Amino acid sequence: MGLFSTLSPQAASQLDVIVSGLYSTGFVVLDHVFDDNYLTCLLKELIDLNPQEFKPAGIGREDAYQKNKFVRNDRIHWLDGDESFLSSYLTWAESLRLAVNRRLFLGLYEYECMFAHYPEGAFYKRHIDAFKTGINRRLSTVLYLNPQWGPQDGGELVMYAPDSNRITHQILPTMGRLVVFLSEEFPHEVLPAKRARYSLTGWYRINEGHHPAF
Ligand SMILES: O=C(O)CCC(=O)C(=O)O
Ligand SMILES: [Fe+2]
Repeated sequence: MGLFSTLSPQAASQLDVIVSGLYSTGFVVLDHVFDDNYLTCLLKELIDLNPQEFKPAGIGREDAYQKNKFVRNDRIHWLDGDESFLSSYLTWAESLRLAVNRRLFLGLYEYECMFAHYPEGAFYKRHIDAFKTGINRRLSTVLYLNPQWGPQDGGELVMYAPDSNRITHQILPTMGRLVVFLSEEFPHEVLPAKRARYSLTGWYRINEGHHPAF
C-alpha cells in the first residue's frame, strides 16, 4: 500500500496548494491541515514533556548568532522521530517532501523537527533559517499549537520580503495554523508572546554528501 493511500483526498489537495504556493511565492499559510483531536494530542504531548528536557534554543545545532539570548529566548526540544504521537505528523511531512521533490525538484532529503515553547515575553529577532552558503536547510515548516490565541496575545510571526525591510505578513500563531516557506529566502521574526506560545517546527534538509550524477 503506497503512502498516498493513507492521505485523505482533502490532505492530497492541500499538498497541491502548498506546492503551488511554494512555486509561485515561496511561502504558504494554511489552516485545518490536521484535525482538531490530533492537534490537541500534540499539544498535550508537548506540555507533558519534562521541562528539564527543553533547552534554551540555539544550543547544539545552530550558529553563534542564534545562541545569543538577546536574539531568541524560546526553549526547544528536539524530537527523535520515534515518538508514537508524531507518526501521523511525520507521515504528512514525508508526503509533503515527496510532493515537493516531484514538482519542484528541491532534492529534499530528510526532515528534522522540534517542539518550541516561547514562555511569556519570549521572542526571536529577525533571522534567516539558512544562508545559501551555510547549513543545508531548504524548507521550513511551523505548526502552531495555541488554542484561543488572539491579537492581544502577540507572538506574531513577521515575514519580510527577501533582502528587504518590507513586512509582507504578520501571522498569528493560532491552533493548527501551518506556515511553510523556503528557508533561504525569507527573513522573519517572532514578536514577544504575551503568554506561553507553542509550536512544532521543522526543516527539510538536502543531503550534503550527495552529489547527483546529473
Ligand atoms: O515560531 C515561529 O513562528 C517561527 C520560529 C522560527 O523562526 C525558528 O524557529 O526558526
Ligand atoms: Fe526561523
